[in-house]
Amino acid sequence: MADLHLEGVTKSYGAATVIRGIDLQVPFGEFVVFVGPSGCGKSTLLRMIAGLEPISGGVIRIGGTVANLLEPAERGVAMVFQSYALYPHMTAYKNMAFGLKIAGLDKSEIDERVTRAARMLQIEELLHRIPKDMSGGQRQRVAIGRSIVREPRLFLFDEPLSNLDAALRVQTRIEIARLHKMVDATMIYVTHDQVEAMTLADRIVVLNQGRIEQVGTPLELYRSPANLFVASFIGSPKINFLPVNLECEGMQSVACGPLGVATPAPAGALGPATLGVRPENLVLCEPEQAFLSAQLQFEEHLGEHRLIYAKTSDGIDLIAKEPDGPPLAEGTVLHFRFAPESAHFFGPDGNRLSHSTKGTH
Ligand SMILES: Nc1ncnc2c1ncn2[C@@H]1O[C@H](COP(=O)(O)OP(=O)(O)OP(=O)(O)O)[C@@H](O)[C@H]1O
Repeated sequence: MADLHLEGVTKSYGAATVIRGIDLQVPFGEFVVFVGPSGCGKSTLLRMIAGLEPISGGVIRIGGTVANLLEPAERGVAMVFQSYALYPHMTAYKNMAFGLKIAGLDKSEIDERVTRAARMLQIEELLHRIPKDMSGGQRQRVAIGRSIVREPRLFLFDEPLSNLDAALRVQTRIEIARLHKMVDATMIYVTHDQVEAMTLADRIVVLNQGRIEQVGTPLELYRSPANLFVASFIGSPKINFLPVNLECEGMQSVACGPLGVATPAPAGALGPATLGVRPENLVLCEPEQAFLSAQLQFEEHLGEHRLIYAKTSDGIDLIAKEPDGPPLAEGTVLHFRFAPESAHFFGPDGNRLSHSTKGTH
């Protein structure tokens, strides 16, 4: 049985429906990340699971129990927010112990839990400090510690790293991944950050306008996006899209490029379609091998690789990620190819066309 089970969950604020029928099953111990554009409903969904926001319709089950009407404290969940909201006058130890004291646990049990959580998060040396004497990352770890000591079965994280600087984000992200391996709990995590989603998630849920677009492992979403929305949302820099016409060549469907070179398309698919190629799959080549050409607009040199921004004669903007090299002359016409198996095809309805050579659907 799923540890967290959402069935037809909806939310409306007055006439505005912001969550439109979410079905999701999360087995115990899984790390699930919600991603989606601003305003798609990630936080609202998380707050409904936490019990901080009443649901308008559907069923939420936590550990097999219908939680719709349970108070937050009765759900066995702990929520970690982006603003850590520690008590400023209490030491880290007291901040972590406070909830347990209120719950009436005895002193030795409290001490054991706080010490164990502090060890897990490597904040033992901070336990006597008050929040103003800690860095942002340290405060966030204390806030996470405060939720660990309650030993919840379900952790809910709402962009917990977004107030931290880049280096601390990486460090705290690794802490959270380690924590997930150590504690026996399900984790639901909301983020805007692609790297966090790709590295932390067992499965990613892509939300758009209150609906689920796709649920899958990070690699499933990257390799087989279900539609144009997921293809453009997952992957950075963004995937390139080209309008193509799928034609029949012998027994096969092919997409003919603007230079007359054809690439295999999903069997049986004909007519207008969108071809998607990720920047890392677009390769500079000689003109005679090229599927398309485009004029260089500018380059970004990042040391290990460079990003090439170019525009086709039809005005389509392309991004290619190439190994770094000497700067190219501005306005150069560049020629690109890609491996047939790296191409994604989408039909006029925006949904993925299954590719016979990749066996995806
Ligand atoms: N109390 C409220 N009253 C009315 N509308 C609300 C309320 N809270 C949220 N909304 C609306 O619900 C939608 C979803 O908001 P939510 O905060 O869940 O999005 P989000 O995906 O978490 O966004 P972000 O990534 O910007 O944090 C938005 O359109 C928002 O304006």
